[in-house]
Amino acid sequence: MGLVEVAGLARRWRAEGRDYTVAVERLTVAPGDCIALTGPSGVGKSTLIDLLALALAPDAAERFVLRIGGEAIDLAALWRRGGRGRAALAALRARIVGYVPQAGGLLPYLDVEGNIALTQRLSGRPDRALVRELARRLDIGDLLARKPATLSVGQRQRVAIARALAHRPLLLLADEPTASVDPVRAAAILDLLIESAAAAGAALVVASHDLDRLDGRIGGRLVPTVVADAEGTRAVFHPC
Ligand SMILES: Nc1ncnc2c1ncn2[C@@H]1O[C@H](COP(=O)(O)OP(=O)(O)OP(=O)(O)O)[C@@H](O)[C@H]1O
Repeated sequence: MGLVEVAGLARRWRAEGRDYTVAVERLTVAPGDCIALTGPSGVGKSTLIDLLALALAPDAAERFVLRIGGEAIDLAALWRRGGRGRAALAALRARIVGYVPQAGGLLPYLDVEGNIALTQRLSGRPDRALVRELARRLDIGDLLARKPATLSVGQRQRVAIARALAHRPLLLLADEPTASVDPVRAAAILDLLIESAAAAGAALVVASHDLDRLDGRIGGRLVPTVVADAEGTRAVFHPC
């Protein structure tokens, strides 16, 4: 049984009079899974990660279910419900999802420690020792009092990774988490993501161009098939 079960999930973008649709026909993400999302730039990896992160409303969702604590939560119905549904989705996102966005997304007015602890605050699970442990493992332990503006892009990305792990999420989503770091750090970051997800029994979905580094350490891959016609372009992700 899956943590997240998806069928017919799609998001449509419209630009310059043409539709671009990102879709998944069928996907089950089970606890402990480690899935790589691959494909060329612009194909739809971030869109799919945002859909799974409950951060982006789908245009279609035949089935979009989250199973936690013996309960099946109908995410598609929550998206359809409007304001109250969105509030419930935000609460679920805070509790369940750890998200490493492509651009870091740190809050500029919080120091590194405050940024890492943010997911713990939002989910009501403070754990200062874990904040410090993650910072140590990501080699940002001496930056805890600094503001994001004073950090390098790679350092910011490591803070974003610590923040995504700090509340022990069940679903860990990472969008190009190694894009701004050197090869040694890239390997360490992927190790940390994979180990942390495994230790927590969480599922990990990671979008990456860095397949060489991921190969052998992932349980499955999602790749897109792209079809274009007069109406627009459709990128459908499927397991391979
Ligand atoms: N807000 C938006 N408005 C219009 N089109 C968008 C929007 N966001 C994304 N798109 C389009 O959707 C497609 C998928 O974008 P997405 O960012 O998901 O791709 P990606 O695979 O993550 O790319 P990259 O690897 O470069 O980050 C792109 O063609 C993009 O132009």
